Amino acid sequence: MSNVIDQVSDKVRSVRSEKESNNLLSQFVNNEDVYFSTTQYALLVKPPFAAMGSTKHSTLSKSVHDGLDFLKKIGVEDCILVGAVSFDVEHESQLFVSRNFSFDHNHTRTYVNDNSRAPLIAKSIVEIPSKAEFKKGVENALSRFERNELQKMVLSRTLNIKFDQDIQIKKTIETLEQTNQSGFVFGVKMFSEHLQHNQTLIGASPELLLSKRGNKISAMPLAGSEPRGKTDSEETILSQRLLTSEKDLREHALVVESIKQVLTPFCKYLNIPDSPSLINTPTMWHLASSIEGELNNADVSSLDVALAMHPTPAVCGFPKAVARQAISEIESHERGLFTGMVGWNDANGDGDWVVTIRCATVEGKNATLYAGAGIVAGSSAEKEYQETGAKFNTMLNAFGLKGRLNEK
Ligand SMILES: C=C(O[C@H]1C=CC=C(C(=O)O)[C@@H]1O)C(=O)O
Repeated sequence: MSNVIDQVSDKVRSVRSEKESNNLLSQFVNNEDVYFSTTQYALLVKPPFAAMGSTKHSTLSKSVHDGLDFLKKIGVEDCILVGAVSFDVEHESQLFVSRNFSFDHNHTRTYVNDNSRAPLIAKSIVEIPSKAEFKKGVENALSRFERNELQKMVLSRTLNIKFDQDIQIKKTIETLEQTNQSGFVFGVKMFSEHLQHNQTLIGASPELLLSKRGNKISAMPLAGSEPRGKTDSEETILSQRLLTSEKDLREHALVVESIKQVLTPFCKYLNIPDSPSLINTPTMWHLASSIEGELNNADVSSLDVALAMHPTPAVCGFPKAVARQAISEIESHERGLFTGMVGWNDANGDGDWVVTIRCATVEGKNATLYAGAGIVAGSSAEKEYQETGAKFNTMLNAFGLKGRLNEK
C-alpha cells in the first residue's frame, strides 16, 4: 500500500462530512483550512487532511486515483480533494483530501465600496524582474517568434511587498469576494514538510479551466486583455479595440485551438464558439470563449481532464513544450502555484478547477503578487508591462493599495 493511501485512510476515515452550511468564510481558519467560492456556492474544507502536496504531476493523477479508490473500497465515499496544482511539473502541488467539508449553495456576495477599508501601508515594494528585465524578456520572446521557434509564450512578473502590519488573510479573502463579484475566490494553505513558513495562496481568478458535473463539462479560457477605462468613452474604445485586435484574436485562437485538441478525445459533443466575446473584471477586459461539452465517459474525473488541459497557452504558450522551456530560460523567479490550477474534485469526479491567476502568496507582513501576459508576434514590451501592472490591481485593491504604490 502506498504512502498516500496510508495517509488518506488514517487521517480521513473517522471524520464525518457536513453537507450544507452558511457563512463559511467566517469559519475559515488560516493555515488550517481551504476555501473556494464562485457566484453559485462556497466550499470550506477542514482538517484532518491527507496531504498529497509532495506528489509531482507525473504521478499526481495515479496517486489521487489510488487514494480515492482505496477510500471507496473501505467504505469512505464522501470525501473531497481540494487545493492547488503548481505550474511547473517539477514543483510541489498543494492538494489535500478531507472528509470534513461543507458546501454553501446559498452563498451570496455583497458589493462593498472598497474605500471603507483601512488600507495597509507598504513599507517596501520590490519588482522581480525589474521593468527593464521584463521588457528584455519580451524582446527575447519576439526574437524566438521571428526564428519560428514558437508562436506564443506567457511571461510573468512579481511584486514583493512588505507591509507595516500583518495581513489579515480572512479579511482579504472577504474583500476579494466583495470586490470581484464574478470571480473565483480562493484561500489555500500551503503545507510542506520542508517549508519553513506558513504561506497562504489567495486570489480572485476570472478564468474557469474546467467544470464537470456528471458527463457535462464547461470551460471559459481567457486570452487577450486591455485594462479597464476610466470613463465610459474610454471603456468603449478599449473594449472595442480588444474585440477587433488581430493580435489579441490570434493570441486567443491559439488557446482555444489547443483546448479543442485536448478535449476532443474526451468528448462525444463539444461546442466552441466561432469567435470570442468580451468579459470584464473590475480591473481588466478579456477575450473569452464559453466552451461546453459532454464526456464520452462520465467516470473521468474533473482533475484528470483539467490536468490534461494544464497548462493551456493562456498561461504557458504554444507549442506547449517549447514555450515551457523558453519560460524557464527567460523567467528568473519561481512561479510556484501561480498559473497552476486551484479547485476541487469530489468522490464522483465532479469538480471545478480555475486558473491560478490574479493571486498572491501571503505570510505575516509579506505578500508576493503575480501577473503574466501572453506574448505573440506584434506584442509591445511596454504594453505587456502595463498590462501585467493592471492585473496586479486585483490584489492591490484587496490590500487597499491601488494607486498607493509609491508610498514607502
Ligand atoms: C497570466 C495571466 O493572464 C492570462 C489570462 C487572461 C488573459 C491573459 C492575457 O491576455 O495575456 C493571460 O493569458 C495573469 O493574469 O497573470
